[in-house]
Amino acid sequence: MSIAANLGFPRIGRRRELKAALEAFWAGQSDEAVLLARAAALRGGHQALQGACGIGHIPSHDAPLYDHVLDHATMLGAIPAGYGWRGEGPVSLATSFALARGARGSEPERARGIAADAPALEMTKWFDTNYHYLVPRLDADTRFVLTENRPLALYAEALADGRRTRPVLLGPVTFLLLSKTVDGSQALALLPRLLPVYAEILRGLAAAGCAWVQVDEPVLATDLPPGAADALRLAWRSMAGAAPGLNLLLASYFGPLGDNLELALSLPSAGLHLDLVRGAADLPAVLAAGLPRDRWLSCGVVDGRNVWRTDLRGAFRTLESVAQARGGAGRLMVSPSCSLLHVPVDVGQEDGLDPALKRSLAFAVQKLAEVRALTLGLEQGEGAIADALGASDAARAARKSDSRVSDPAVAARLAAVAPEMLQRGAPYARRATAQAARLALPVFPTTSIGSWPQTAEIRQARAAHGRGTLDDAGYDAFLLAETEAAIRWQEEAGVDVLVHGEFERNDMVKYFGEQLAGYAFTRHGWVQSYGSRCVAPPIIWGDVSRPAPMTLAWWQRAQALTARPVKGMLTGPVTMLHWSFVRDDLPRDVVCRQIALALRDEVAELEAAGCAIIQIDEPAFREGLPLRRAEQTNYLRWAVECFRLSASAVADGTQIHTHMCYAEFNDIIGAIAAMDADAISIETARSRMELLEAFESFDYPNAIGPGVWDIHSPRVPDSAEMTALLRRAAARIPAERLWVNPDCGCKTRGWAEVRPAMAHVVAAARQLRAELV
Ligand SMILES: CN1c2c(nc(N)[nH]c2=O)NC[C@@H]1CNc1ccc(C(=O)N[C@@H](CCC(=O)N[C@@H](CCC(=O)N[C@@H](CCC(=O)O)C(=O)O)C(=O)O)C(=O)O)cc1
Ligand SMILES: N[C@@H](CCS)C(=O)O
Ligand SMILES: [Zn+2]
Repeated sequence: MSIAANLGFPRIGRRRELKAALEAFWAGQSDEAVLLARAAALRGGHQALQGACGIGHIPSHDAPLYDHVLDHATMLGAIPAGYGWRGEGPVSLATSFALARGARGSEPERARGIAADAPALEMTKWFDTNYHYLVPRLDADTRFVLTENRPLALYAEALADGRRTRPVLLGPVTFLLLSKTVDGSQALALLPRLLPVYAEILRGLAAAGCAWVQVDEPVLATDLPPGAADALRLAWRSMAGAAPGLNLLLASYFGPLGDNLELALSLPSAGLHLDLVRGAADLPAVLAAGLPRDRWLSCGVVDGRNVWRTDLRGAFRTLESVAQARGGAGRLMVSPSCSLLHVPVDVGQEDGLDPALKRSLAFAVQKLAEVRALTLGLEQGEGAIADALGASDAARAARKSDSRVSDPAVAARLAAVAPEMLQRGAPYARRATAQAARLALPVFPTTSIGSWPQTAEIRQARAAHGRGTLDDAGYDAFLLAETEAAIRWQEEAGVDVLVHGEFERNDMVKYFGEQLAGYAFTRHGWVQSYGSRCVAPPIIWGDVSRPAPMTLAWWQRAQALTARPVKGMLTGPVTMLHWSFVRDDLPRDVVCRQIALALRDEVAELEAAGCAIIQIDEPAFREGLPLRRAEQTNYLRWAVECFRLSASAVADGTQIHTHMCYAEFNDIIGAIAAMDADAISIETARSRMELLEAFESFDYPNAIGPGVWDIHSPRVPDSAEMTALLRRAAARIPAERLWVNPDCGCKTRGWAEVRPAMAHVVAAARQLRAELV
């Protein structure tokens, strides 16, 4: 028998229902009971939908309110002091949301004993995706306790609805490796304390009649740190022994198991899930190793990370080869390569897409239909799915022959890229002299990262413009008024290098995608980024070029309002690539070079218009780093080249900035230096400048703006706190190469926070200037 299975469904809802429910609750417009009921209805609906798609193994415990890693931390009692949890029993929503978002000092929080200044847990990228998880905070004394068997409760909830689901658990070793210890102790050393809690969860599920549990250990797709292999052996022996009747599916994804394959095969699981899209290289070895017939093999042949329709015939051939090697289709599961969290819900609701493109796409619902068709083919033979295979072939052929996909002019430009196009005219020191003469900035110059608050008013105006109820002139006048007010306010606040505020942008990637040829965008293609925040990645489906200037007019209008320099503001090629759904018929580096050439033209035009400082944001530069060290050098080489291709057309006296947030810099500091931006602003406030260590020990040669204000929190630090951070920075980096700025853009903050915080940023810079003389 073969089974159609899913590893996880998008949680946010086809119309972002979960976002609406959460934000209404946080705004005090609904209560806990309403929030929980809306979330339950949504996950029930999603499970019913998966059932209707023909999925046999439907996941449960895959739809957290905020984040699945946070849910595991609270379920396992890994909750730091100060968040109002008393050491036993279920964890309140107030505690969970304080961990997720930081305490607000609200009445319900005070009533539960949550400290008014309890900060949010650190947030970081989930492997190489644009999804952010909350980092559990542990120390050598952490004791785990099962606060509530939530997988069991959710299994029972679905059962009451007539569905037998497959609960999903984050594996104990991956959980520990994703956590952070605050005392420098080894998280893996906590495993013996953690395993009894996992055993309790599994026993509870077995007693309830649950047949399968999916245990995710995606660390198996990475270079394992010392001790991890032994930890995995210990953990899986313990889990398999805890509830012998329960089938555990070991799931890894996002890349091949590679040198961890033997280890994965040796772990005692009833089944093994393989990502056969990114990890197709594993397949021959798995088949040669002869996974015992009594174990299930879950074949992740449908891409859970991209939106293209599956080459159904190719996937079917792969499945047939697996079935043949195993002597039949028995004990095979067909599934997406990973959770569908990373794709939108349903392409069916996209009414604005080009019809030919739409036929080439598959979002979550369509992907599950593909899984179902492939399973049917395995069960009943190719003839049973002839129509589906034919439709897939036709869609592929149509995409291949679509004359709009290839642009010979783009190919010709790319072929003509010469090494000198990747090189600034003079080395940094000479450029710095020319720029100092041109800009005449004070020491410790102040600036911001680009965006000012995207208020409800701005989003509403944009929505009204989209609906046609606000005409072009009205929308334009509104944006200009916002920009002018922001310029006046920055002048009054005493900021040295101004930004126009990015009011006209819906998103830093989508905004550019909408203006570039080769890109398409969706109406409802939302993907969760963190908590209730979503992004709608544009889709790169053809060769990319720039039909017209993209940012020039807004920069010109802003600069015309002030004598101070206004930064040009662009999203860099590497980030444009990573935060888009990328075509799968060209290598990613080629697509990135196309984007870089388009941006190069924009940079040149900004410069020609008199722009003296151009910022090219690359917050996703680190995120794109391959999970395996062996592949990183090649990625960093072309990523650096693409940035330089976009940035190098300017004269020595024009200053190029870049910006990165959410980054661990240690392993990419050489590449950051090779990007050769004149200045880089980075997120350092949360780590209290610890992240500067990489720049100091590398002797980073160019200028740096270490963030002095953590814009991810509503808390406004006073200027003394920022001054203290700046002093720490000045102890590491020479004063003449330091800028003063927040951690990142302020689009998610309100003006009530931004105005005082920026005043404190300016005051801190002035204090440091005074201390210098
Ligand atoms: C810097 N970050 C970004 C990442 N990825 C990106 N692609 N972009 C980023 O900026 N990854 C890492 C981080 C993640 N951080 C964030 C921060 C904030 C958000 C966020 O606020 N997202 C918004 C949606 C943003 C957007 O596209 N807005 C559009 C559409 C607004 C909208 O929802 N309109 C409604 C109608 C509204 C009305 O009628 O009033 C609709 O279309 O239905 C816009 O402004 O026009 C969010 O809402 O979650 C994301 C990642
Ligand atoms: N310029 C962008 C960068 C965000 S990473 C902003 O300020 O929002
Ligand atoms: Zn940023």
